[in-house]
Amino acid sequence: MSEWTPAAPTTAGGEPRSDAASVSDEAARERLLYLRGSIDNLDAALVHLLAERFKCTQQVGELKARHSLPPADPAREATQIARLRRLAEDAKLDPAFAEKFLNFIIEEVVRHHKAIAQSAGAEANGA
Ligand SMILES: O=C(O)C(=O)C[C@]1(C(=O)O)C=C[C@@H](O)C=C1
Repeated sequence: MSEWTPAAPTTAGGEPRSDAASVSDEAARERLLYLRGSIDNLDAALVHLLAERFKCTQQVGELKARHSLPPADPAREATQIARLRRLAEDAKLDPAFAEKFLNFIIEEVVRHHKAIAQSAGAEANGA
């Protein structure tokens, strides 16, 4: 099998690229690397923020299970969604995306709450 080699850089007209074009390609590559470094930092921050949020919701789930409170609270969710949509608009983030993102997280939290309630119930029944 023949090995693939990249074509020599040419302009749109097929002329060999000038040095200026190579320099700007190099600058673009550096910029891309720089931006990806920031994206990696932001993704790490998101993971840490989510981990802290789930630590809190774990405690909420345990509290709810101990006091026989329902796992989901639709009124609280509506307040959170309205608030997050306002924050997203101010931050120039698509509010529909912010709502979808929060719903995605809350869905997972409610799933955890139900599991906690179920295992607390099983324990109370001597399991
Ligand atoms: O505040 C609560 O009651 C929670 O259980 C936390 C939380 C959330 O993740 O923000 C999750 C489920 C509820 O429906 C509402 C909010």
